[in-house]
Amino acid sequence: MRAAVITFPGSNCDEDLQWALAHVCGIPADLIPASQETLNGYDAVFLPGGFSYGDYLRSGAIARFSPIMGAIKDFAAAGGFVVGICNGFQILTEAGLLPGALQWNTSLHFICAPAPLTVVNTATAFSNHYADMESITLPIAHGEGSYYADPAALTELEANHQVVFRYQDNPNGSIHDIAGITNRAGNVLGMMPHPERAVEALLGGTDGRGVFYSLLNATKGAAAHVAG
Ligand SMILES: NC(=O)CC[C@H](N)C(=O)O
Repeated sequence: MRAAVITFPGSNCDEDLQWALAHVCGIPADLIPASQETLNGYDAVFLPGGFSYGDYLRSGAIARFSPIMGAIKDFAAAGGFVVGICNGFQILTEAGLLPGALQWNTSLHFICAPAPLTVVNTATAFSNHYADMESITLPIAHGEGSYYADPAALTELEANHQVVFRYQDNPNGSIHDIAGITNRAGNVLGMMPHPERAVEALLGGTDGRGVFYSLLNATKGAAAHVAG
């Protein structure tokens, strides 16, 4: 498996994510600038956290027009695995690759804290390494993290089991305690908590590794790309 991590102007978790993937989980990962228009030879593409384009207008609202987004849409449409973390999740909703939107936290404050979560669907490419209903703790760090979907979209999300992570103690007002979802096809994940910040005991915990190990499981047989 080989991963691409997209660096948008204002990303600040791209190198942490590359470290978590490559040095902790053994998944080779390249940093790709958002100004690039092509994306070849990857099994998974990550949109990292940060403040792309300074969060102007709305988080992710400008980043969705980045040159790389066309290649990411093509990759996702072909079934490639795409993961958006925090600002990456915001970009994926703005780009229409995931349903719903991320609104300001109900407190209107930026929240930086450990968030206890429940893994409510382990039958995904991003969560198969966890146990059913496993309790994990990942850090959150966002101002616009309150997930919203209109009633019809929410009904569809729940009916199709697209919710992967729920907050145990809803910190931001997210509807149905939603912390992470997939698209209908199951190959695109968006999550507000940061798994890449929870991969080493020294930094407070290793619960985040499961997301990356799950993808390793899901891409077994894709080793040809790693060799390249
Ligand atoms: N850590 C992040 O990715 C921050 C996300 C986003 N810019 C917010 O504050 O909502």
